[in-house]
Amino acid sequence: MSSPVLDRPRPAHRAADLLAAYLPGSFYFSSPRGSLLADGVHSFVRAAGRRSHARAAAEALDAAAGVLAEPVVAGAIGFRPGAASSLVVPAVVRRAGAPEAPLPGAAPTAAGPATWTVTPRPAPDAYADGVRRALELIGGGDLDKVVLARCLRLTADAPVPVPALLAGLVRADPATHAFAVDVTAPGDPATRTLVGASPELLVARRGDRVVANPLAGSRPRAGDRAVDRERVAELTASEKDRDEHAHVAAQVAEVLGRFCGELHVPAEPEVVGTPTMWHLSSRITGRLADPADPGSSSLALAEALHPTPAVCGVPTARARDTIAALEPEDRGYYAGLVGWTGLGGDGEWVVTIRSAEVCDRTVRLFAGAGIVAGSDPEAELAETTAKFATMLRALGVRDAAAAEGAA
Ligand SMILES: C=C(O[C@@H]1C=C(C(=O)O)C=C[C@H]1O)C(=O)O
Repeated sequence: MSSPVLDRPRPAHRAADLLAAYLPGSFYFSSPRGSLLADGVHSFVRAAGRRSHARAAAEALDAAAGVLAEPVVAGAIGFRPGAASSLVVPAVVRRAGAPEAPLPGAAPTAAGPATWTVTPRPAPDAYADGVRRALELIGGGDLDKVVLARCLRLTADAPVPVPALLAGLVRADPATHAFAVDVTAPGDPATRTLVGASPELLVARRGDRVVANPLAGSRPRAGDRAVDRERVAELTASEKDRDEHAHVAAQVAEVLGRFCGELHVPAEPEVVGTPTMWHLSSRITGRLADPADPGSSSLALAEALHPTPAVCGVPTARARDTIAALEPEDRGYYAGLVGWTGLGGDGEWVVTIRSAEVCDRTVRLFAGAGIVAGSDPEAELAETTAKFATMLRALGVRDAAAAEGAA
């Protein structure tokens, strides 16, 4: 007679051990669904020509299947079509459960160097001008929604310790999707790492079950209970934010509907919180019509969903052109996707937001806000400032708004 205890698979590692074992060059990803640490490169995965990343990943996984026990493809894909990607089949993969909440009283430690220079691109006023221009396009009927982002370039007085930065992000919010990916490009003077804590699940797949959790419509978290209660009530009631959110939920549901035999889309968004923000959220769940189809892998679903109107806009092509015309800094990996996919198609991909590219002493980070009819340029600017706080706090950059203003 078999024992139910012995039959149950048990993680071989603790989540905290995987986080502690992370070194630049590794791939780290953790979420409420579990943690994954991958090292070494068995093979590189490149989507040349018109081949999708999902096709290239499926071929690489098939080739690795005879060699590796449980191959995965892990990495990140940039925002633009044809943007840089960094997908590999790692040589070694370790898995564990979800990160645990830190013990109460555990002191938060900032990762960072002491002194920073901060250069905004564009300058905050120019960002607000860009929002005004986007509102003109929306008013002219060319566009329903566009997400405009701005960038901060930071330079520290010492190299940024990426493992401490990653650990700080997980400690600040163990329920986040935390990641660190080697995205070193030719010509980089040192390892370049994409690191972040995304609240936004693009898609996760397990067996025939899929879940996506688009977010859009935001308020900064105040840190004061009464004020936050008001902000949540205001966000829930805001027509402008509900409109911004509806665009995203509708598109995600439409795309997943092509793959699913069953799909559940909540009638109303709910409000979810991160340590820095409140967001309208829709948890969309479904069952795949044909889970054995390689075209339904988690990466294929993620590529079909990308870019959602949470980071691009409606209609997609117009919004993409508007972003290219109005944002002075190429997004790189920001607003792309990061995650992993396995041999049977299971996996998890998140939207690359609340993230930074770190290379030696330099950091490049972005934050964006959804613009729809009725958006206020100054409020959208303030929203991007609030979104920067996730990374700036973890980096130990104090009073970034002042640092930005002084730049
Ligand atoms: C674009 C970002 O966030 C996205 C945009 C949101 C919004 O416009 O309300 C909310 C969550 C994210 O989907 C970002 O954090 O940079």
